[in-house]
Amino acid sequence: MEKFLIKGENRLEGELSIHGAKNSALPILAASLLSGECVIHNCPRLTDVDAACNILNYLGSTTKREETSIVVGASNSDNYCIPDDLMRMMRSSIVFLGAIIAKCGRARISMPGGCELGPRPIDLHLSALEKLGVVIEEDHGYLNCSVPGKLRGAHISLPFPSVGATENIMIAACLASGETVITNPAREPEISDLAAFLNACGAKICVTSEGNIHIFGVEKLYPAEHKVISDRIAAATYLSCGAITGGDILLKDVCCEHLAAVLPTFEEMGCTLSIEKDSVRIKSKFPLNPLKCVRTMPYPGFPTDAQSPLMAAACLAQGSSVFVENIFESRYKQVPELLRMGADIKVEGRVAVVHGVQELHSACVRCTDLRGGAAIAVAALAAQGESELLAIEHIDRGYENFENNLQSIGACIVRVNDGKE
Ligand SMILES: CC(=O)N[C@H]1[C@@H](OP(=O)(O)OP(=O)(O)OC[C@H]2O[C@@H](n3ccc(=O)[nH]c3=O)[C@H](O)[C@@H]2O)O[C@H](CO)[C@@H](O)[C@@H]1O
Ligand SMILES: C=C(OP(=O)(O)O)C(=O)O
Repeated sequence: MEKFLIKGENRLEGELSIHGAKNSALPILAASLLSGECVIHNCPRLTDVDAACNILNYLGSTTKREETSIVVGASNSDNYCIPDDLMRMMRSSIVFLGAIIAKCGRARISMPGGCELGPRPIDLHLSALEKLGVVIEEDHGYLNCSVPGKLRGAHISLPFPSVGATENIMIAACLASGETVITNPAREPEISDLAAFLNACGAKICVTSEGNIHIFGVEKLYPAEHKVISDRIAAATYLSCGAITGGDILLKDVCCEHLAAVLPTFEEMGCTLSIEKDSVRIKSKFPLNPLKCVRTMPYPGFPTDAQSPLMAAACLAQGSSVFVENIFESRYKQVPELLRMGADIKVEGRVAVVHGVQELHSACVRCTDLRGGAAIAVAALAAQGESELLAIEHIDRGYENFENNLQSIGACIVRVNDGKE
């Protein structure tokens, strides 16, 4: 198994370029099933992206990486089943459901994988697809889905602005007859990016001033090229690395507009930010100030995915910081690992109180999930001594060149294989 060895207490200094957004690239790759040949630029090299390509290949499409782009050939894709092992590889496998149904009129899939953050049901996805005319039957852990006739537009009001459900509806409704309206949709930048890609393929999707999404069904989608937006969560993670190490880091290829809820938290900690449209420089200052209260919310609120890395930085603040996790029931899995490194954190339900400590120390720690793993790495960068990070495959799901990036700005981090299975 691979692991990271991180020697802490190095001040990080230098420039990094932020890769394309995982959570944009994945639904866009799923949606590419509906057009002939697509070129998706700025597609990050991540194991989740590999998993999306494996699903496309299984379905009969071709995928080819060319530098930072992926070329998808979906014209001959006619398989409508995704086997359980591929479904379990990541959460976004569920977004292939809308695409396969729109393309083949039927689909057979099982439950998706992804980070274990508490219950992650797909009821909103399924009830929305049923409204579009999909008939869904359970079959020993699989879902058999079919459309008698054609998908038809519908009014879908989401009780919660689920990111994945919004994506599934948008993709399926593109080729439905008539108009689909989604009220209370997710408004994350990745949703707008998916709409931009689908519109480039000939779909007709628009967002009203009230924030509802209207999708006017079209007969066919066409080949297109699209550049994936920058990964706002990777940016938030590297900002946390800068903050906790007293660093000075310039992040390039960032969309600061997408970080509007995140950047003020670093300023609250006392860091100085120089914010341009597509870059941000963080100059950290010790000791860090504590954070009054960070509440995770759907976009444009503070993103749940950035909660864990920011919490790691707050471990060394001078005072107590409060976090309230409102999106997932169980998104504090990094906490027991941070405690092993000397952090002082109390969790009660959705609330975590981080009492800042003078120093963190090295430990053997296990990545619990993607962002939890990143949080542990953030803490290790500032801890005294050499930490051993296990289960780093979680980090590889969402961060391209993680250790090389960190090495390039002065971190002492190496990936080693311990020879164990
Ligand atoms: C691949 C991807 O893009 N993942 C992101 C996506 O996940 P994902 O699409 O799974 O997140 P959702 O917005 O759907 O989930 C948010 C909340 O809604 C609940 N829910 C969701 C669907 C449903 O049918 N029923 C239901 O109850 C979930 O359990 C969770 O509590 O958005 C999350 C919230 O911003 C991010 O943390 C994930 O990084
Ligand atoms: C939770 C995440 O991913 P997934 O939804 O794929 O598990 C994430 O990107 O932080």
